[in-house]
Amino acid sequence: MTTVRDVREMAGSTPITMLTAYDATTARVANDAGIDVLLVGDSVGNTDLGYDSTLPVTVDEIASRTGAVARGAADALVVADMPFLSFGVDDAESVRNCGRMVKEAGADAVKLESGPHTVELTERLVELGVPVMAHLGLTPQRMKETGYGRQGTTRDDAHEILDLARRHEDAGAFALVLEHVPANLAAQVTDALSIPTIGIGAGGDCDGQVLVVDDVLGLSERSPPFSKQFGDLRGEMLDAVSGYREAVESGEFPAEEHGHTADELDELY
Ligand SMILES: Nc1nc(=O)c2c([nH]1)NC[C@@H]1CN(c3ccc(C(=O)N[C@@H](CCC(=O)O)C(=O)O)cc3)CN21
Ligand SMILES: CC(C)C(=O)C(=O)O
Ligand SMILES: [Mg+2]
Repeated sequence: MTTVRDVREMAGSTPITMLTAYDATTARVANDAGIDVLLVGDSVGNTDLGYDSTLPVTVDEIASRTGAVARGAADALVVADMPFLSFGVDDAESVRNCGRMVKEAGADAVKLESGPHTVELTERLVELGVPVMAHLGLTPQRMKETGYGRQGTTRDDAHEILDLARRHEDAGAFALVLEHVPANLAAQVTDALSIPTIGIGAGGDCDGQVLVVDDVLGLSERSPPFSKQFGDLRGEMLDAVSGYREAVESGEFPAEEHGHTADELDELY
């Protein structure tokens, strides 16, 4: 069983591997492949749920997916990604929504897309026993404002990210995701912090890496420029499903061994 303390202690020594998962089947595979951290990402909105952004994803959807992933993940740390407007609107509601992931759904921690408004909430959650992973750089829940472009590319923006990273470490976050920022900024943030940084499109000097599982498996229709496809599951699924369809249409499936008969049922009329 991986704990938030284990992950924190991997900073600067062992590369941390994180991957999204949205169901028990995928969680079992990723767990057996030795992935350290499974993120129940709100990217499920883009992947399994078929939306064109993460904005419509609900607390109930993340809670349900977190339950499935937690049941499949025997060893990996499970982190629930808090959806758009499930935190930050109202303090009590934020704590209840985040607490529910740990108390009811089986998460080990929550992730919040961070900003100046999440410093106090991070501190409060950690104080209450809900571990928090921070997330800076590209935060897709702000896509209406920022789009999906690179972040932290000016000195001012980079300073703001570095400052917010420090403030979230001080607030008690156990790790920080850095998304779509220049590699030299991510390297300096990683140096400045004692908690691990986990990069996505943030270069090779972070303490760990995260990708969306559909992009890794080759299931995504479109994937970000910083992702890498390590398999062709869409091709394999297409072959398997086409094979099934052709076998039914040709009468090849089902064969005798796929059915059964009962003698006394002969000549019913
Ligand atoms: N399948 C998937 N993979 C992801 O990595 C991912 C999601 N979904 N959904 C949530 C966010 C959205 N992400 C994205 C999506 C698109 C770009 C992208 O295409 N960026 C281009 C265009 C920028 C623009 O539109 O201005 C770039 O060159 O930066 C980057 C990150 C990362 N996350
Ligand atoms: C890409 C990761 C960091 C994420 O937030 C998600 O998958 O929702
Ligand atoms: Mg997310």
